Amino acid sequence: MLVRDLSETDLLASFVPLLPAGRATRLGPGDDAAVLGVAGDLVVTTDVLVEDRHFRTAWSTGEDVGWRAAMQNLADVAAMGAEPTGLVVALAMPGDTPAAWVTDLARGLAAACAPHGVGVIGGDLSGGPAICVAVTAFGELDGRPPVLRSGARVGDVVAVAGTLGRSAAGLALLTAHEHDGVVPPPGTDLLTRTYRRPDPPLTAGVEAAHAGATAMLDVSDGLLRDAGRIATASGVALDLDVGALAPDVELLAEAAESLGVDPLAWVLTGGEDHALLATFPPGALPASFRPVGRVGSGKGVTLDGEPWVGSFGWDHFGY
Ligand SMILES: Nc1ncnc2c1ncn2[C@@H]1O[C@H](COP(=O)(O)OP(=O)(O)OP(=O)(O)O)[C@@H](O)[C@H]1O
Ligand SMILES: Cc1ncc(C[n+]2csc(CCOP(=O)(O)O)c2C)c(N)n1
Ligand SMILES: [Mg+2]
Ligand SMILES: [Mg+2]
Ligand SMILES: [Mg+2]
Repeated sequence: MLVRDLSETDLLASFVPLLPAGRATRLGPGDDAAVLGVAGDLVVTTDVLVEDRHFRTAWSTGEDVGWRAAMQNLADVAAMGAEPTGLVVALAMPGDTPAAWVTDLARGLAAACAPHGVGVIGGDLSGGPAICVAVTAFGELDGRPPVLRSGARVGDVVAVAGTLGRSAAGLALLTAHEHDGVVPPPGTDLLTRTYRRPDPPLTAGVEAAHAGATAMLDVSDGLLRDAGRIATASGVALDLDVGALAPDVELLAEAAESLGVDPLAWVLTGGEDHALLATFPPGALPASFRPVGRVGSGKGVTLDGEPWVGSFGWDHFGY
């Protein structure tokens, strides 16, 4: 059965009952808008996933895409030091999309959101030339100030919660398999799984806020590029310690060898694991974070004091 064999109403009837209610939901899907209970300041973010740009249906199930669409947005909420409460999902797709792909998408959204008490409270459906999943997520700060990109101070420690480079490695393995028949080495399922279903450390965002993080973001475009965003916003320089990234690099070594590439490049420039990158005053690191560098005066990002020559990470349009 394809979506063009169903009416919008039929499709919604198959999709909506699969969505989680959420702890802050006052009114879920079914009316012109949803209602979310909000006690204080509301955190809002949106990110879109586009077929063949962010995922391929040959590599990712509807459930994978639903999971990832939710997680990349929940990670942005967490990166503000907030707790996610709800999201809305706008879905456009061609008529020949299998109806089961859409219900799988709902299952993936639910799997990502339900454990965090996050409701999927509404959305929109449209036909379109490719599958496009746009999520808007909401979160609450519970009286805390948001953790911005602009608060890093000279002398702070740069720290990471979560994984780096695994999604990029997984994508490279899937691409090499599809185009060149390269068989992924055993044990690399973890990497393709991170590409399909990133698992960002969502609760570490609030932990970082409580611990006094001075700046934070989620690494979506690559460690160097996103560290550069903190550096620019804060008017400081970030120096990363390559030795501290060795465990991340080591985990990718076998996959990198099978493809003849440098695993450090995945760690430095691969986004989409949605690790949290934050800065803390010395001694303030919570247990979920590990130190990877220092904040200094100046601008830009260096590695052991040296500039990185090579790609800086993902950009949709340019360099
Ligand atoms: N179309 C837009 N209109 C208004 N603001 C935008 C638009 N696109 C991006 N922004 C804003 O620009 C800032 C950076 O956006 P960006 O999407 O790079 O952040 P991100 O979601 O953390 O990264 P990523 O998209 O790689 O996950 C955000 O504050 C975002 O709201
Ligand atoms: C099929 C396929 N090709 C390439 C990529 C790589 N990719 C796409 S967007 C992005 C950065 C974050 O984007 P955004 O800023 O839109 O969240 C990256 C690393 C992928 N995931 N899937
Ligand atoms: Mg974005
Ligand atoms: Mg972000
Ligand atoms: Mg994002």
